[in-house]
Amino acid sequence: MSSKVLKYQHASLSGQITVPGDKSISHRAVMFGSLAKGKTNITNFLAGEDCLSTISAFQSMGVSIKRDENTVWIESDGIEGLKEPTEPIDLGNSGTTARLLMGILSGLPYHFTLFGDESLSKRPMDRIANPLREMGAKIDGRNNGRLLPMSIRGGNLSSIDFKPPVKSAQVKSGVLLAGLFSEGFTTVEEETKTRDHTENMLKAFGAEIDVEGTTVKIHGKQKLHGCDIEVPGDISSAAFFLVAAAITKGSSVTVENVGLNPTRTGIIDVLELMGISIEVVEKRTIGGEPIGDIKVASSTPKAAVIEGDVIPRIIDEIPIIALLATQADGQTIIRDAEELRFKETDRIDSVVSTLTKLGASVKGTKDGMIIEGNTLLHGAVTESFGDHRIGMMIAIASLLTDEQVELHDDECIAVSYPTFFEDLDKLTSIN
Ligand SMILES: O=C(O)C1=C[C@@H](OP(=O)(O)O)[C@@H](O)[C@H](O)C1
Ligand SMILES: C=C(OP(=O)(O)O)C(=O)O
Repeated sequence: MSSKVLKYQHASLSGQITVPGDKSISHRAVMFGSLAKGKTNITNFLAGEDCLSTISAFQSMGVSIKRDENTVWIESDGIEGLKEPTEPIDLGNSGTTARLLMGILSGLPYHFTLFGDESLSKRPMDRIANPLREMGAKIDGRNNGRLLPMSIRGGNLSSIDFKPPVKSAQVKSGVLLAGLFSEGFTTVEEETKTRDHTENMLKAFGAEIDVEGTTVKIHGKQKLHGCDIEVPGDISSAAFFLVAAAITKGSSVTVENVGLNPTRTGIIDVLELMGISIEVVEKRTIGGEPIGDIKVASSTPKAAVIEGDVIPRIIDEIPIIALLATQADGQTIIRDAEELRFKETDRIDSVVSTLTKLGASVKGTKDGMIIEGNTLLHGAVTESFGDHRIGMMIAIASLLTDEQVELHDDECIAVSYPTFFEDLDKLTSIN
């Protein structure tokens, strides 16, 4: 396990960067390109470890996928061309690969074994396995069929009308993808709209899919056709630098070509709510997804109550928002975010223990946190707990103290942002 001494003591950030491609969109582009007949070219693909797990899963089913840095070329014979893998499929650390792939594999008349790393092996899979079982897939696994490793025997699915018991785009997407293999129509009715990249991208691949409010309806037995996908910059990665610029003196940062899909832009709403100086310039639409530039400058953050429908729109940004809250002018409360307990770590516990170690005053609640503002952070020996977003939060926290911050297990950052430290060095002018 590698460690890093963070050397950013009170640095300010300035300049422009582009962040790597969106993780959610990169996963889906590989999956749908593999299901589609013909050629799919993906540009600005995120070469993070999670998305590489998705690529190797489809390669193990015989799909031709070639990659050069951030471009991916897929050539597929479509669903009929997929083969039964000879080996178990390694999902690595990726919840998105696990849940969406389970939906796809449930539609195929083969047997699959799936496993993941230590973190993924603890994350709940019953949320997706249960509706897929209802559709006819035979799924079993550890802990009464709830946890990886799991086995799937797919084929002969029937459609369902499903109301997810959790607010999860992964669950919605897994069921919609299984619906693609079923007879008739499958509907997913969400309580709160979650990220809709599956719906948008399936349309780009030629599928008929109806969206009305928070209900999505997919027509079964459709064929997808290969297409070109340009992946927008990942707003969840950009969030680390947007917050970094807001909380360090004399900073001004522009992140260019960021995805601005409204189901993902909760971070912009929260930064505005907390009084951060932010400017968003929308530029164009690529593959049904709006993109633009976001500029943030040093600000005096205001405390806020963050709850309700915004939570699914900031779910991966909450660790860095918690750090922002330690610098606000009062107490910030985050509620309705129990889903944080089911991520790479229990992100309520890992954020609370890490920020506490760094000198902040934070209390975990059942579904969120209470964070005191105006805190002076200090040095500490910290660890990511193998969670990329905790690792990046610690790196940004180290900008706020002159003392030494040591980060153990920094490598996991490559799950979603392999060039994170290069970009941080560029913005702080440390080479
Ligand atoms: O669909 C997706 O691409 C994702 C959905 C979210 O997970 P949940 O669906 O579990 O909320 C998010 O946390 C994850 O990083 C990516
Ligand atoms: C939760 C995350 O990803 P996943 O669920 O795909 O592992 C994340 O990237 O923060």
